Amino acid sequence: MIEMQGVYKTYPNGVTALNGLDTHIDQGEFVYVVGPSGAGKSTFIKLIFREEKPSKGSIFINDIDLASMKEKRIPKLRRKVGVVYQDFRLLPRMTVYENVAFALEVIEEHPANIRTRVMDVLDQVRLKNKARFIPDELSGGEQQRVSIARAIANRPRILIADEPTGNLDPETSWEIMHILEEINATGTTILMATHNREIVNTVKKRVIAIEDGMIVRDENRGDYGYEI
Ligand SMILES: Nc1ncnc2c1ncn2[C@@H]1O[C@H](COP(=O)(O)OP(=O)(O)OP(=O)(O)O)[C@@H](O)[C@H]1O
Repeated sequence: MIEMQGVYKTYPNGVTALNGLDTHIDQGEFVYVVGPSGAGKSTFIKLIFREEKPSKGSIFINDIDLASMKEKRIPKLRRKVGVVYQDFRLLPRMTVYENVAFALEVIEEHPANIRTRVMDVLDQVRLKNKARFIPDELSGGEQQRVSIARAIANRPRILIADEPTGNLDPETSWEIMHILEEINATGTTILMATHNREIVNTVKKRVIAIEDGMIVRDENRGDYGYEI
């Protein structure tokens, strides 16, 4: 569950990115976050894994109060929230296997469990056969699948994807979308900020539209609703 009440975010340079946001997202929902460039989508998403703090307002992830949470509890929160970025952000000198294993090593997963879990998630994103490759040897879509495997390796309750198909061609974008839907089908909440009109209008889900730091539309099975 994600709950936001009266959330404002003003950056140190004076730009107000969020301007009084209220929303409630249940466990297991799939939500598209849409809106023009600069509307506040990434800021909204960053608040959920505490990459940014709200200037005002309350944010709860299940029973965790993010506004008052101590810095030392951030790692615990991030075990519940996986993140996927437009530009993949893989470690270039590590293999596919190592990139995913690393995510489990940093949270001190028992070494005996790591191998099985890494191979399971690589299987889930259909990349078991490329475990020994390095990112440069993969296509963009494959790199994004590795970054998804890394994000779900520790079974987060929420998966955040900030324009996950932004660097990919239409066919590859669809592959990524199908994988996200499969992850959602296992009960993981998915929040996907996107400019991909075709996907939003074809695979109907809840749509939250943000403009000027405010939610201007929130519809179940909504449309993309913008020209670009
Ligand atoms: N770290 C920051 N410091 C100052 N201003 C920022 C920072 N990050 C974002 N902003 C500003 O906040 C506003 C909202 O930005 P945000 O990245 O949340 O928009 P967005 O909807 O994700 O845009 P896009 O679709 O282009 O990714 C913009 O005016 C942006 O310039």
